[in-house]
Amino acid sequence: MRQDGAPTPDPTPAPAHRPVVTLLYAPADRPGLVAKALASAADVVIVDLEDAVAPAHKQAARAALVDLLSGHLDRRVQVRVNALETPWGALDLAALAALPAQIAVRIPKVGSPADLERVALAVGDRPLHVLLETAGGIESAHDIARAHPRVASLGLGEADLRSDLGIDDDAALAYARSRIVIAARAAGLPAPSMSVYPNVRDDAGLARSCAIGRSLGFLGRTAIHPRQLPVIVAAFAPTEVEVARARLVVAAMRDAQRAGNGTVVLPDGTFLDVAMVERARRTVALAEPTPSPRPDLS
Ligand SMILES: CC(C)(COP(=O)(O)OP(=O)(O)OC[C@H]1O[C@@H](n2cnc3c(N)ncnc32)[C@H](O)[C@@H]1OP(=O)(O)O)[C@@H](O)C(=O)NCCC(=O)NCCSC(=O)C[C@H](O)C(=O)O
Ligand SMILES: [Mg+2]
Repeated sequence: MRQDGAPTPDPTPAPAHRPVVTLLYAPADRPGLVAKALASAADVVIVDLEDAVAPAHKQAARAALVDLLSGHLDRRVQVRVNALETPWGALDLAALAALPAQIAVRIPKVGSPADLERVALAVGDRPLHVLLETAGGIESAHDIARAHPRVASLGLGEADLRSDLGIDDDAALAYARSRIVIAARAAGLPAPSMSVYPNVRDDAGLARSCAIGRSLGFLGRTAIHPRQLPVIVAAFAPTEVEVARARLVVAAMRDAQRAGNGTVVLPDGTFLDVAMVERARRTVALAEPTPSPRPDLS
């Protein structure tokens, strides 16, 4: 309670929406897959113009965007364009102009802040979702994350990074994974989603890989097949015990602050401060039912 009698404002307001946990790719040259992705339970649909579309289909895929996406303004959608260095990148960016403003752009193979700036200039006010998939991109992760105010997320492209570095072993990705997580959080961005898991039949392997990513600070994952979605949701869902504990933490801090205290000690002796409450809030938000869509946050 403040001295004027008004309740103490909560210093860590709850997030306004459920965090993004699942993102499903569908190639823009396969309208059936895009329609199914839009009808799926994925939090975000990524319509791909890049590596899932063969060069011979690039033009048709780009031309199909408006039809594919009309009538889906209730969905969070990103369009992954080709890199500007390719013959298709500039044409893809120009095609975005015909799409509603809340449709975001996913930018592959960003290697430097300058790469990002060039795309940002071409796409108006759209949110920018940045993929780092090269050694240069990983090294510049922090500068790229802060290069433009419309950067909405960082992501790692592990297939391209493996190719760039000539590595197969998952353990060799640990540095890049952690670097992305830290760069994103240091820039005030959400925890990144993991890269795709390439085997669409290996649910157990996907679950194990998600557990590693979760332990490194990732939240959620991009998918290439709808059957991967429930595996990802389960892997990143907090347990009932974690949710109950998080609710207790949030309530304890709220009560402490109403009583004019900035810190509190739980009955089991755990000392709480604001940072711990913020983490508890994120856990509670993950457990809550999906709210109304927020296409502006795509
Ligand atoms: C991988 C696929 C080509 C497999 O397709 P298909 O053989 O048709 O799969 P199934 O027969 O098992 O499909 C079963 C049903 O599910 C639907 N389906 C399949 N995939 C999708 C999807 N992505 N979205 C929506 N619906 C989907 C099928 O239509 C079947 O439906 P039904 O007939 O009604 O039963 C295919 O899954 C695919 O193309 N996936 C997307 C690939 C993609 O976009 N890749 C690009 C992103 S990954 C990347 O780029 C790597 C990254 O950049 C990096 O560097 O790491
Ligand atoms: Mg890639």
